[in-house]
This record gives sequence, C-alpha cells and structure tokens, in this order.
Amino acid sequence: MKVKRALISVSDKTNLVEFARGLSELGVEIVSTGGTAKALREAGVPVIYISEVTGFPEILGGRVKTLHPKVHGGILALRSEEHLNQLAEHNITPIDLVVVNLYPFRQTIARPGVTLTEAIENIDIGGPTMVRAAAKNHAYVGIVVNPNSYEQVLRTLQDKGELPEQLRLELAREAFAHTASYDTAITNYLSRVTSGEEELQPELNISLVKAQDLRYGENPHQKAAFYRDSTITGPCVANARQLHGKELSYNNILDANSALELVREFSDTSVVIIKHNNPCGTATGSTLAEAYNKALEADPVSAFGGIVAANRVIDAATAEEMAKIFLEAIIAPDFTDEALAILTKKANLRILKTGDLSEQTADIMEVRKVNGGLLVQQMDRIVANVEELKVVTETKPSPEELKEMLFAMTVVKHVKSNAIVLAKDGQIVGVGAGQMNRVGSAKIAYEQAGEKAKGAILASDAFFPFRDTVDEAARSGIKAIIQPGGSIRDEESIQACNQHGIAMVFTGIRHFKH
Ligand SMILES: NC(=O)c1ncn([C@@H]2O[C@H](COP(=O)(O)O)[C@@H](O)[C@H]2O)c1NC=O
Repeated sequence: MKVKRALISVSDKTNLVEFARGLSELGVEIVSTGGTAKALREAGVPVIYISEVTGFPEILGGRVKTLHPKVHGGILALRSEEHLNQLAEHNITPIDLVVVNLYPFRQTIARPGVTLTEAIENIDIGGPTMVRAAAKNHAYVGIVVNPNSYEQVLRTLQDKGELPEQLRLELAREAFAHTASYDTAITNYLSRVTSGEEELQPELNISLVKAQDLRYGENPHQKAAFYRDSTITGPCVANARQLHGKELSYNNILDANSALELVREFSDTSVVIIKHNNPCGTATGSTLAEAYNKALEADPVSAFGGIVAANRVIDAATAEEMAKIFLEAIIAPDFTDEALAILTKKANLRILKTGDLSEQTADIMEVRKVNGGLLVQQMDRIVANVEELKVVTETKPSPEELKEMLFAMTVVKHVKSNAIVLAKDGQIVGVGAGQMNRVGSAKIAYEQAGEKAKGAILASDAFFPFRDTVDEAARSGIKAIIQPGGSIRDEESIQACNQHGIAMVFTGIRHFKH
C-alpha cells in the first residue's frame, strides 16, 4: 500500500516536525488539524488544513474538527471498486496514514486541584474515533499513536515505499491498546469522582505497560514479565531504580516488594531480610550497620541468598557488613558513594534505590489472581497503636515492652499465616510462618530462638483458639504476648497468662496473610 495522504493530529508534538517533513519529502500529502497544522506550517512543512478537506470549520472550541464523512470516509474505505467509486462520487480522498495522539487526559487529572470540567474537556473524542477507524482498516491504513514509532515508520516508507502488512497489524494492535488504556484512565477517574478512592467498582479496568520481560517466572519453565502501573507514584519496588547487578528475577521482585513494604512501616532505623517472601530477620538499631547485623543474627542460615531492605541510606559501614555474605538484592532509599563502591564489587548483587520512603505510594489496593477471577482488597495498612492496646492480664507490660510488642506485631503482619513472631531488644529472634496450625508455627519460632526465647515477646497474627499456645509460651520463657483477641475461649488464655505471670495485650486487629 502506497502512502499518498496522511492525516496528522497530535497533542504531543514530540518529533512531529521531523516526521512530517520526512513524509512530505517522500511526496506524502499532509492534512492536519489546527495546532498541528500551525506547528507544521511554521516549520515550513507543506500542509492542508482539515477545514479545507471537510469544507467545514472546526467548531465548538475544537470539540468537532475531524468528525466528518470526508475524513472518516477517507480512513474507513476498503480499496475495493465499490468503496472507491463511492469516495469518488462524494469527492473524498483516501487517507493512507493516520498519525494521532490524544488529549493529555492522564496529565490533566494528575494536576493538583483539577476540576471535573477541566478533566471532561480533556476527554478526546475525535482522536480516538480516527484511531479506531484507521486501526480497523489496517489492511489499507497505517495508524501511528506513539511518537516512538515515527522513526521506524518513516524508515520503512523510505526503504520499502510502503508499510508491510505485519507492521500495519502491529500498529493497529498498539492503537487499540492506546484507546483502551485511555478509556481505562477516564473510567477510573470518574469512578474516583463518583464514589471515592477506595470504593470497589462494578467493573475493574486495569491498564498496565510491560516494564520488562523476565527470564522466567517462579520456576524456569514458567514464562513471566513485569508490568508497571504508571499511575502509581512514590517509592515502591516498581518505581525503584536498579543501580547495579544482574537482571531482577520474578522472585527477586516479589521478595524485594515484601522487604520494602515491611521496612517502611518502621520509623526507627531498621533492616529487613526476606527469604521466600517471609521475613527471616528484622531489627532496629542505633545505626544501620547495627540493625543489619541484628537482623542477620536472627537467622543467618536463612539470610544467605536473601533480599535486604533498609529504611535509611546505606552507608559504608553497613555496606561492609552486607558484603560479607551472599545476598540476592538490596533495596534502600539510597546508597552513599562509598557504600556503592563496596557493594558494586559484587558483580551480580542487585542494588535498588527507591528514594525517600517517608513519601507514601498512591497504591492502596491489592490484587491476586485465582483461576477465573481476581480478588481485590485494600492493603493491610493498619497497625495498632499504643493507646488502642487492651491489657487483659494481671501482669501489666512496661512502656518498653509495649513498644517491643508493636514492633513484633508489625512484623507478624508481613509473615504468612499462621504467623508467630518472637522479638527481643528490637530484634526478631524467632519466626514461625505458614503452618496450618498456630502451635506448629510457635514451635518453629521457639526452635529458632533457642535460649533467646527467654524474656522475649510473642506476637500472633490471629487469636488463640485454645490456651495451649500460652502454656507452650510459658515453658519457653516468653514474658509477654500480643495478639488480636476475640476467641470465645479468650478467658482461658487470659487465665493461663495469669497463672504463668505473663502479660498479654489485645489489639482487636487480625492480620491474616494467606
Ligand atoms: N474533535 C475532533 O474532531 C478532534 N479531532 C482530533 N482531535 C484531537 O485534537 C488534537 C490535536 O489538535 P491540534 O492539532 O489542534 O493541536 C489531537 O489530540 C486529536 O486527537 C479532536 N479533538 C477532540 O475530540
């Protein structure tokens, strides 16, 4: 298909002039709308105003400019005798190439204080109509929605004198993805306006762009890719910048996310080490190096090959410590030059910089796939605060113990259920994760903690159905327990605590993580 006439109507005028000039030099006739035509004329590229084609002025402040049979007939006509005869009858010239990008709706709604009227005015109507028409008729028409494609399209026309079918098909796919994504942005914005940020809508529209292909998924036989939500701003794993190391794997991204989401919960200087999506070490310290060493000490066996997250800039002293064992990745707000010099000696170590973690991300919902559907829920962002804790035992915890309890409870929230966490001196000393009964999780945590269980705090993600967890805690030397409460047998657990002299507090908040 020779390209004789192109219609260009773009809001984003990046590389417009170079592209149009190239087309013009190939003898392509260019038709354009107001602002686009003006930019081209000023650059000396020959252009026909759209109103000369339609015989009708642009009206309603630009709401109607290309919505005309002279335009859509030219785009949608099959190059069959019947259609070409009809075009001739109505004096319509075929359009072989459509270059359109849409009103900047996403940028408009991202502006602070934008009004509904401004947003609505930035919903493009004529643009998507042309894009869809050209994409439908890709057998004869090329559709370009992305300035990044200009170079390839121009080079192909220069080399081959036409756009091959495969390229037209690929451009059509991109065009429909573009309008679908545009409509998703509009739908999601109107949903927010009508029913608020956290409302679960009657339909779920997701439009994400592939950030990278991954070598494989959880296992080498599973294909995988990472898709990024461009509407989510702020520091998070998807927005982190990789400064060094091997390409991130599927499991790395999953674990780095878990590590970061836990470490950002703490205001004290903290480090988290994740293995297989569970924290095997978490600690606070007066320095980051101290926090790291405490986190590592909790379970050095599991920490080998782990993913580390910190909530402070990684300094040289911490980097020296981190460089002593094999780690898969480190994610942190930033790294000093000295720290980077130390860590980059390890060729494979992935180093990820998030930027300041005090800024929250805009992401508030969590999505999980089941066969045939998606489960959507708010993220578990709550942690009990001291004032809300209910002391239920005769033994009352000290303020230091309460602080330690909340530290342990924060970690428990990030451990797969049934979850038991033991904490002592700002360090997790035992983690029991993902067992099918609570006693089983507790046993694993005690075993890991060994002697350190004595005088530690026990945190549980859900209530105790029986007093057995308390009795076992007493045997291991636990001095205080934090749990949601709410079992019909709470009284039995409280009695058991009173018998053993253990302090216990209820948070009223369950933290299952399946
Ligand atoms: N109303 C129409 O007929 C119409 N035709 C093209 N547009 C859009 O107008 C923009 C280009 O306008 P200009 O060339 O005036 O800068 C493009 O984003 C294009 O998608 C239209 N605008 C909105 O619907």
